[in-house]
Amino acid sequence: MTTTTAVSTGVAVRLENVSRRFGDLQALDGLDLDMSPGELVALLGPSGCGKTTALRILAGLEDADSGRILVGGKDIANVPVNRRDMGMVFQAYSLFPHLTAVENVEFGLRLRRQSAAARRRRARDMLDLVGIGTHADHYPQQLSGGQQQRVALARALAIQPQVLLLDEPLSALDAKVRIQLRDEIRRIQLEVGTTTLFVTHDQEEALALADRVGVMRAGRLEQIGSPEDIYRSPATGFVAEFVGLSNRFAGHVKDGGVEVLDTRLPLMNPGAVSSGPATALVRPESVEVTADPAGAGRVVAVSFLGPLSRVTVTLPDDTLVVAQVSSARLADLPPGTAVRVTLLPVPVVVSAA
Ligand SMILES: Nc1ncnc2c1ncn2[C@@H]1O[C@H](COP(=O)(O)OP(=O)(O)OP(=O)(O)O)[C@@H](O)[C@H]1O
Repeated sequence: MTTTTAVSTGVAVRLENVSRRFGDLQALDGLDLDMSPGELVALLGPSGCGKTTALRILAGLEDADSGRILVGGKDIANVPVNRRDMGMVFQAYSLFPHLTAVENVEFGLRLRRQSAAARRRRARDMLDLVGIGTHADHYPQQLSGGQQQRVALARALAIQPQVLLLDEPLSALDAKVRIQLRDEIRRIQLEVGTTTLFVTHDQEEALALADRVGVMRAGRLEQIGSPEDIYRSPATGFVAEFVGLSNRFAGHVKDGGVEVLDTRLPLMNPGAVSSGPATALVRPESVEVTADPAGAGRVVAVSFLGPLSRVTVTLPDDTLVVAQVSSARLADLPPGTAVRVTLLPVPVVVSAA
């Protein structure tokens, strides 16, 4: 989806060289992260890379061993959780079962000195904002998972937090609701303009939602950038493989390029391998397959995915190559077809073979 961003300049949140160890395990290892006011940053990475720990340290639910956490320029190390002014939504629905939707939202407002009527009004406004105003008097067990997460979001936003923290808030929902709510979260976040950290292991979710995606590996940021940067210009092999699908080809690096399948491709990360054998990571959309009786490849599988589909081809050395093709061309490429495989001369990421 297309989004307009409400990000302004300056730093709203800064994690500076933050480390945290659990026993022998270094969960965070000198993590640095800056977030601009109004920005939505998604932390993306494999299980165990430290995403949740980073979020919990920012929330004050976990202490850092070292490093600094600044919100609005102030070090918040000694500020307890309930005074950090952060709204949180977690994966598991965390609503009170004995309170209605509107009472759940009001609950977070109790600590604020407001009249009961003002609290009720604000809670109802928040439920309207998240599109569930008509369910204000329902109890959690009368609501679907997606509706419960909307209430949790309304509750997190009701206090007008400085920072919104979302930890896998969509992962318990089924695919269709997940996409709907994902788009809604972005709409609402742009509307309220709250600086937001969104933790997920789902790359599509991160790319679709975020102003910037931070890819984490082993307790630090491997790369942070716009969704397009992360996808089109991955800084390392890890990012290229973790975000999106890549073909792995044996190639040879020489004079600042890599030779793959008789094509010379420019390098995205020229420093990674100076010369010699290397693995080149090539996106399916950079692979072209053409039916050709003299071609060395054979189509082995076809996956219809809507307007664009995937065709898997095997080469004589048993390399499997996945290409993205327009679905209109599938009729010419049934399994068994002999094909020629060519690569578009776009920059690729290489790693040592
Ligand atoms: N309280 C704890 N005690 C011991 N180990 C912990 C604790 N919290 C986290 N860890 C470990 O620290 C590492 C980082 O955990 P964290 O939950 O931050 O990862 P994550 O990237 O969010 O992963 P996931 O997507 O699986 O939640 C993991 O190996 C985890 O087992």
